[in-house]
Amino acid sequence: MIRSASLSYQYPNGKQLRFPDVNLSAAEQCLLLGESGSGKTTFLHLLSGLLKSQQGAIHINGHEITKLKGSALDHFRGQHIGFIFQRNHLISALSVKNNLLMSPYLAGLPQRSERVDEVLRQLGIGDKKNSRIQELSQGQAQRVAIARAILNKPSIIFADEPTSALDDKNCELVIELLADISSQNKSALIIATHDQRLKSHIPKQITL
Ligand SMILES: Nc1ncnc2c1ncn2[C@@H]1O[C@H](COP(=O)(O)OP(=O)(O)OP(=O)(O)O)[C@@H](O)[C@H]1O
Repeated sequence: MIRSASLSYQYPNGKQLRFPDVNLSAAEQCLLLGESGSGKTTFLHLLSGLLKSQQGAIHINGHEITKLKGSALDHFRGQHIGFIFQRNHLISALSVKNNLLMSPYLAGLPQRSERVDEVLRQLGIGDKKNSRIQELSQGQAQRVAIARAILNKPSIIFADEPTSALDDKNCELVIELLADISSQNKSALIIATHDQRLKSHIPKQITL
């Protein structure tokens, strides 16, 4: 499913960040832990192809993604990878539905309205389909960001601090949703976090 080896990265004027090797099979879930500044976001961005690796290899479903470029990489990411960002990057003036339809459009994939309905229902926000993002609560907006990430049933989901801004009730809901979706869709799941509340939910942990 996902396998990385000997990854490292250096920002201009930064120190060399070295990352442990990752090896996850379908539906396997793990937390990525580490102090602020240890490189959790950088690691997720490398593993998902958002950041070009300078050293090492990443295989996802047998494809060496460090060798993919441009539109081929965008297309691969659209099909195989779901990413939930630390800030949700939703377009506040657009409806929930149009936010969701944007990601397959940008990846050059078909836009399927029925799939949007299905995912929103699965996440318990079917009634918010035509609401604008600015009309949602923080917990609802986070569920839209999750919906966007899982729309194409990706083989791997990355989530960067998905619960840090949520209260205990929404935190519980979001982590259970992510774990359920990962089991149901057989998606591997990697969550970068320093949220101690998640530790009891996902036993496999990698610390930077
Ligand atoms: N665009 C950038 N340019 C230069 N340095 C950067 C950039 N992004 C991150 N860094 C540096 O790289 C290191 C790792 O940052 P990263 O955001 O990956 O850590 P993190 O563990 O996710 O932190 P946090 O928990 O605070 O979000 C930090 O020292 C940070 O200052």
